[in-house]
Amino acid sequence: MAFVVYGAGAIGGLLGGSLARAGEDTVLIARGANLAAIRENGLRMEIAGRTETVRVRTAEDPASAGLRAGDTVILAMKSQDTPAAVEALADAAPPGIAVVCAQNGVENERLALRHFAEVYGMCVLCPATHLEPGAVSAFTEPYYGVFDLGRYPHGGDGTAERIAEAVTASGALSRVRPDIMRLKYTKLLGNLANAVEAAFGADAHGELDADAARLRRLAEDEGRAVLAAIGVDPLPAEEFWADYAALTRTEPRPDAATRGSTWQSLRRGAGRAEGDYLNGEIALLGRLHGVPTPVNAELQRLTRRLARTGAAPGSASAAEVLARAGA
Ligand SMILES: NC(=O)C1=CN([C@@H]2O[C@H](COP(=O)(O)OP(=O)(O)OC[C@H]3O[C@@H](n4cnc5c(N)ncnc54)[C@H](OP(=O)(O)O)[C@@H]3O)[C@@H](O)[C@H]2O)C=CC1
Ligand SMILES: CC(C)(CO)C(=O)C(=O)O
Repeated sequence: MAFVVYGAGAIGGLLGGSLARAGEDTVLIARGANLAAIRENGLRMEIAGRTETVRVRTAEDPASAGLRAGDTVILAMKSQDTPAAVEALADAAPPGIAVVCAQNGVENERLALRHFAEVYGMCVLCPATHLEPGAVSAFTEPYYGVFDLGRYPHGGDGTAERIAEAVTASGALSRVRPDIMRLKYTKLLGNLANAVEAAFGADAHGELDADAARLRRLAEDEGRAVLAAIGVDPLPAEEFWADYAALTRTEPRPDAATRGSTWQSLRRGAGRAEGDYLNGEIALLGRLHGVPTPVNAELQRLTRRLARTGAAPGSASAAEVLARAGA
């Protein structure tokens, strides 16, 4: 079984580089300046302050990745890029590949399942950055991340066990969790704050100002109301994050101002960000099930606008968003 890691940013770069370093047959699908830098110089990985350069095979799309039946493709692009990526994969892949969604949100698995029978959700607990081509960083020890997975929509199987073993042998921790989507819905509640820290900034300790903290709370409250309406019972937040905190120590980031994945999209001027699949997931489910979600709808709109206009992270006003949401 070969691993094809599709999307070579913070999460895909770390997973692909670490699997290759551990001796797994691995191909990274990358694009643009990132692909050029990895091909020219290798992938620079900094994990908890230690830097190394890993040579890893690359491809510019699924058609040139040499995919074979039995391979595992790990989706590691942001969710807004999944529809196009999965279509390109469907056009190129032989039958019998496994597709793992190493992504936040809960929509990627559905998008993959439309084309592939064997789909796995992966809950990614791995604070990581990718701010320049060819370079990725992670900040935790002894594992560079925790990547539990399970078959979608639920269950475990031998393929999941083999993937978990390989990811664990690469320096992370990965366990098979038959209830993987419960974990991913629980994580989604935390990721509603991605838009908040990206739009309004945080101090050197990651603390939000009072208006931004209120938006974060309101967004999470709406998220909980929506999950109750669809019959999803998230894990208690303290239990979920305490389990993770007990497994890893977080080293300070070299640049203390660096934040989460949506912040990084704005910082890189990526033009698009993941809000439609984080706050936008709550807005969508709220509309389907009659639950008001004005705060998440505003955060979704704001994230789109900031990304589209190339605005700097931290440049929006939380008071204005509270007012627009009527909160
Ligand atoms: N970073 C973090 O700390 C964490 C991230 N996550 C989640 O993990 C997922 C990945 O996030 P992250 O690694 O931060 O994202 P990044 O933006 O760092 O990396 C995604 C990479 O995928 C590339 N990509 C997108 N579409 C394609 C395509 N069709 N072909 C080739 N490459 C493609 C992007 O290229 P380009 O730049 O050209 O668009 C980019 O290099 C997200 O769902 C995120 O929410 C979860 C936990 C922590
Ligand atoms: C939990 C957090 C914020 C870690 O960086 C994350 O999931 C992300 O950046 O998307």
